[in-house]
Amino acid sequence: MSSPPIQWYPGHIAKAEKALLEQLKKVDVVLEVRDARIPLATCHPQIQQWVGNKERVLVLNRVDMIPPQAQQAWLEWFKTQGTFPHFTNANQGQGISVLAQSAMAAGEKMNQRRRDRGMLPRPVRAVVIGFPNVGKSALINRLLKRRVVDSARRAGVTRQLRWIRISDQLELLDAPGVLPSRLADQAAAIKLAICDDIGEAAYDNQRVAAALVDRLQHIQTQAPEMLPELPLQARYGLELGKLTGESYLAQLAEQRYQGDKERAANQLLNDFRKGLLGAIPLELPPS
Ligand SMILES: Nc1nc2c(ncn2[C@@H]2O[C@H](COP(=O)(O)OP(=O)(O)OP(=O)(O)O)[C@@H](O)[C@H]2O)c(=O)[nH]1
Repeated sequence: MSSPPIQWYPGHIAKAEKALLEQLKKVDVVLEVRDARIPLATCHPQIQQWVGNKERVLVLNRVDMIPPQAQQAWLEWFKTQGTFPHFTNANQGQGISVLAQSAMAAGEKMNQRRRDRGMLPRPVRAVVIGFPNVGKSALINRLLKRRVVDSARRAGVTRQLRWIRISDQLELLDAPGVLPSRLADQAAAIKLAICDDIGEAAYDNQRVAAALVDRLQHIQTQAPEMLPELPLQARYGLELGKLTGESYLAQLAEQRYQGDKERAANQLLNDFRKGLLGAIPLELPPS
């Protein structure tokens, strides 16, 4: 039997979980950031348990990387689940002021509870959490309207935790919390790998690139209106047709890279991750 597509380096997960729980202990409000291309795969199965009864504000970032009709479909689906998702583009700043207001309102709720218990109100403390690379640092910088966190900085650099004031009622931890890997779910892990939201993990690029093409094939069949027209034709001159991911990759390698499937895989993944194939959702709301 072949090995599972995604494997993690031992030790990292326990460390990430410990660091996250330390941060969560210090806050009242949690801004949970997911990748709008994969809102389900970027949900950690233990999040509910970790957040407990703190206020949670849901953010679907990278909204520029999905089409408006997918955004609408997710908005409606999340509402049926009793959650209001905030759609943001942390690069350009869209959706940030509404998000800041929601975070403050969540803080206000928390202070109301304090007053009800006869306690004095105090600035409410919040943290931004999410999987690697979903845009947490970019979002913090936007919320604070200045650059306090290095976007795409090197992971693993430990620093003193600092609180930064967003308003009289709300303070934000300047370092985001990183969710540990989703171990048990390989299907989710492959989507995280496709989107590069997986942090340090070992995987086979060709398998992950083939899985990307298989996802496109699946969405093309289920909901073609959610994809750009002929998403691969425009860039590679080779359309998806009815090809499986594996055979698409082999043909692309043959046509453009002298049969080098690794190069074809890297090209596909890089193009997708940079948005060069267009706005493409890899998940759609369950029906
Ligand atoms: N297109 C697009 N790119 C974004 C968006 N938000 C962040 N990015 C880019 O995505 C990359 C990762 O963003 P970061 O803010 O470093 O993500 P992070 O979650 O803090 O990443 P880690 O430090 O790895 O945990 C950067 O190159 C950002 O410029 C967005 O809304 N749209």
